[in-house]
Amino acid sequence: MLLQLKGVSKRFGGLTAVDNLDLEVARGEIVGLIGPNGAGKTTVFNLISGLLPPSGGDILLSGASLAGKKPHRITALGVARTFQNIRLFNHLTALENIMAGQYCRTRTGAWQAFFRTGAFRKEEREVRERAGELLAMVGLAPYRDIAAAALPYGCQRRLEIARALATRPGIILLDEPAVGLNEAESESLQEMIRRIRETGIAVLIIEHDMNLVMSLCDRVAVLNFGQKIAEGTPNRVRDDPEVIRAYLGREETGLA
Ligand SMILES: Nc1ncnc2c1ncn2[C@@H]1O[C@H](COP(=O)(O)OP(=O)(O)OP(=O)(O)O)[C@@H](O)[C@H]1O
Repeated sequence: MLLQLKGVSKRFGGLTAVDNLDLEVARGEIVGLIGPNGAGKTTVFNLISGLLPPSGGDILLSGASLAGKKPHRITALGVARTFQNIRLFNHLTALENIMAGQYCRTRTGAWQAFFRTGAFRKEEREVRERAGELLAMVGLAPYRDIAAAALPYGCQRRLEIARALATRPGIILLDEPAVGLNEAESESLQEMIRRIRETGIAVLIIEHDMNLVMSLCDRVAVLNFGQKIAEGTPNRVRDDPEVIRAYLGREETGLA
């Protein structure tokens, strides 16, 4: 198994945001993590990517525990992520943003860069080439030299994913990638995520757009108040009475 969460919990003071969660993602699988607002989904991402330490349980990547590892180390081990609110280097071009994503994989150090050694120049060429390939993969080749801040919103979302892919992950965590996209943009995002999976990368995706979840995910896990209340194929989960209750119950109380 590529990613395993075993009895993972996260408490913030008296609040249990994630409660004894078991979750697995296999290589090349697309898994949806859904649930009402405040269910604990983003906290799960923060735990996997090392931004928060779990209060209990363990997270394993290819069988090895990630406990106590810093976020940059977890990225280097093969876990990439995007954020709900886009976090790009605004003044860098699209290409440069992706190049920046690759630095956790480069071999030459700061001194070699300073003296512009042959090894450094060769590596920089490779980084640039690979960044160009990733830009093409997410359909942004025409925007190569445009500053990130000047890109249309939908393109910024794609660029963020491309930058995450630049770290050469085994798994990518996407936090609401379709937020703010129109229908056509959301369609092409789905195609892009399928292409990512075809390269063997696993995808764990938080998404409120149920059409996207239904058509894209192999499997869906549903969180409610930090607990996993259902898991299975999209169709099975959609028809699960407890899932329906979780969503509708919150709607009635104005929490959804
Ligand atoms: N750093 C923190 N300190 C204290 N409480 C937090 C922290 N992060 C999250 N929480 C709380 O934990 C709970 C779960 O939040 P989380 O953001 O993980 O939910 P979510 O399912 O991602 O929601 P949404 O769909 O709105 O993004 C919420 O009650 C939230 O207020």
